[in-house]
Amino acid sequence: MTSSLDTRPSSLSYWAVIPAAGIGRRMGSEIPKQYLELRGRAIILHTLDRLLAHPSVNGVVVALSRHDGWWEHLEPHYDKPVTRVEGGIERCHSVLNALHELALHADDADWVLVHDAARPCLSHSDLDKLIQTLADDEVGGLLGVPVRDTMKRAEANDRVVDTVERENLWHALTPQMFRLGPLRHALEQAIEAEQLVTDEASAMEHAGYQPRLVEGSAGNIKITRAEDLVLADFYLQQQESN
Ligand SMILES: Nc1ccn([C@@H]2O[C@H](COP(=O)(O)OP(=O)(O)OP(=O)(O)O)[C@@H](O)[C@H]2O)c(=O)n1
Ligand SMILES: C[C@](O)(CO)[C@H](O)COP(=O)(O)O
Repeated sequence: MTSSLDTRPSSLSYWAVIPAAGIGRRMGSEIPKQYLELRGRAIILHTLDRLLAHPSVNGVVVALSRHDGWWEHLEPHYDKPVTRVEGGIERCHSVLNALHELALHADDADWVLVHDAARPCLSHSDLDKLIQTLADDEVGGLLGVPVRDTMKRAEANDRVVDTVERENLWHALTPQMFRLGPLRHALEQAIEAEQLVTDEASAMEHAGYQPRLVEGSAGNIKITRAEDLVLADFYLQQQESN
């Protein structure tokens, strides 16, 4: 099905990690959302296409559910190594499992780009901007989009309790790009502290780092609910026609 990551790179490399072990509960579809098709191709393959198309990315580790019965029917063909690992209960566990696999073959100083399988609309320009901007950064960082709307915090009864200052408030996207060693240790520490972080930057922040935000396109949406499919199809169509 896939080759393993059997080559230790001679120079610093970039590896992709794709957390794809979710069940897509909020999507409410009969199959996990990463296997729904957009423009005739499974969402997860659109995502892999984008990461593996970048010349700096050496290979990818995909974290899949133990119960995943769809991957083997995709038979993706790439000229770069695609390795499968078992995902975990939460996204952070899936990512950490992928990092442990990567650590068998890559250097601690190598860059890792963690990108949601559910974000197929990542543009090449955004991925390249992230890689170029952070290539010499001491910490790493993530794609993000500054908040445009006024933000409210509510109580459980949906009553507003606060208006959140939106100055310097960003939406965190993916890829999130950090060096393998520090990210693996930060995630291990976060999980050990029962901080089940929802993104890699949170783990790095808990470890005392300040990740850098790199502005990306708002079109890099995470397909979460059914209505997101129409928007994602539009963005993919726009990319095809460019
Ligand atoms: N235990 C988990 C949970 C999520 N993910 C992945 O993390 C990404 C972002 O998570 P989300 O959008 O929340 O996906 P799901 O968890 O599948 O969605 P839901 O919360 O609606 O079930 C997705 O590509 C998902 O497959 C994962 O690898 N392992
Ligand atoms: C990583 C992420 O996509 C950044 O916005 C987000 O945190 C994933 O959260 P989810 O609850 O797993 O969708």
